[in-house]
Amino acid sequence: MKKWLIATKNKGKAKDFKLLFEKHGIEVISLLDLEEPIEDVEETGMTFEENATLKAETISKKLAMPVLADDSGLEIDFLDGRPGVYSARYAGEDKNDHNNLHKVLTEMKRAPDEKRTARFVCVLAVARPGKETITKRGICEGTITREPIGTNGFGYDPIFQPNGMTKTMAELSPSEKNNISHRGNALDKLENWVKGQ
Ligand SMILES: O=P(O)(O)OP(=O)(O)OP(=O)(O)OC[C@H]1O[C@@H](n2cnc3c(O)ncnc32)[C@H](O)[C@@H]1O
Ligand SMILES: [Mg+2]
Repeated sequence: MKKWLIATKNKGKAKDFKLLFEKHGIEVISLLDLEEPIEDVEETGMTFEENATLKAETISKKLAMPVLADDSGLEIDFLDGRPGVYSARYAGEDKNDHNNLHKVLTEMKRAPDEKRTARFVCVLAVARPGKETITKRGICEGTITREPIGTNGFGYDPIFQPNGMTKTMAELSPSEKNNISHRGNALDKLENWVKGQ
């Protein structure tokens, strides 16, 4: 079976990718599966594209192999697009999902129902030694709930209700999430490239 390295240390993302790549007959490993620990890549970019490229190219150069990276986050209109590229560390450097989503809920307390629109964004970058890096962006539109609901998924899933659904992302099964998610959507746009692998 073909194997792809995903330059992430996020267990939730790694799980999403495992399932997403299964149907292409590709096995996925993440930085968490490597024997030699790899230093975190500093995410100094101002955009998801910059950060995804930074992660993919740094790890690809280090290991001299093709690498896919994911930079993603939640953009909330009422908060002028925050937490955006700062989604992982919104409530502090320890990247705590629970604290992050509660910070968002507190900031959204005064937001009326019609002003709770938001979107998940995912940018995938494929870096290969000696070749130009490819990036693709996927989005999933929805609204922010008033309390966390559901236990599946990770990050902000319990407070995000995708448009056209009565459930939060954390109430969906892993494959239901992948069918509509920003990550699934970004990977669809890479499909032709994936098929050529
Ligand atoms: O950089 P890597 O190692 O991949 O892991 P990370 O968690 O730091 O990942 P990002 O820098 O891309 O930050 C993305 C954050 O956005 C949130 N997020 C991204 N995709 C999500 C999803 O599918 N469901 C819920 N939250 C998500 C979640 O809090 C992530 O920590
Ligand atoms: Mg990160």
